[in-house]
Amino acid sequence: MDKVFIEALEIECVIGIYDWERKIRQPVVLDIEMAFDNRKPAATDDIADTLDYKAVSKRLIQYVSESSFGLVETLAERCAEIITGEFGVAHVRLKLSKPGAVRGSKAVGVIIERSRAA
Ligand SMILES: Nc1nc2c(c(=O)[nH]1)N=C([C@H](O)[C@@H](O)CO)CN2
Repeated sequence: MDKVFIEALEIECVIGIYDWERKIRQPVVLDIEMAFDNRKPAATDDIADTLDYKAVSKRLIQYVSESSFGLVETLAERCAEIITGEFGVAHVRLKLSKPGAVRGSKAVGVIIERSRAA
């Protein structure tokens, strides 16, 4: 299956389980792969036939920047729900990284794969 992807989308939000984390904003980074049949937009050359990565990015920037979850798991799940539920994506792979959260690591986080509810 073809994919539409969004790589290294960095968004600041409140995220974390510790008291000090509730008082600051930290970056999270999203890497997203969305299943989509790209043959139609390739044939029509029409943005209306695409899975518009700019529209998906704008929606996630709005949602994540206003969010304040404790766990990266929760935020990743909500983002996947937006992608499948609001954009009709049949299958999404989403990596949510929290850079700098663990000293000595480049980033930590989660990778999830979700399919649209039938
Ligand atoms: N699996 C997870 N482990 C941890 C999380 C998390 O969201 N998921 N969060 C933290 C802290 O908030 C940490 O990022 C602060 O440095 C610890 N472990």
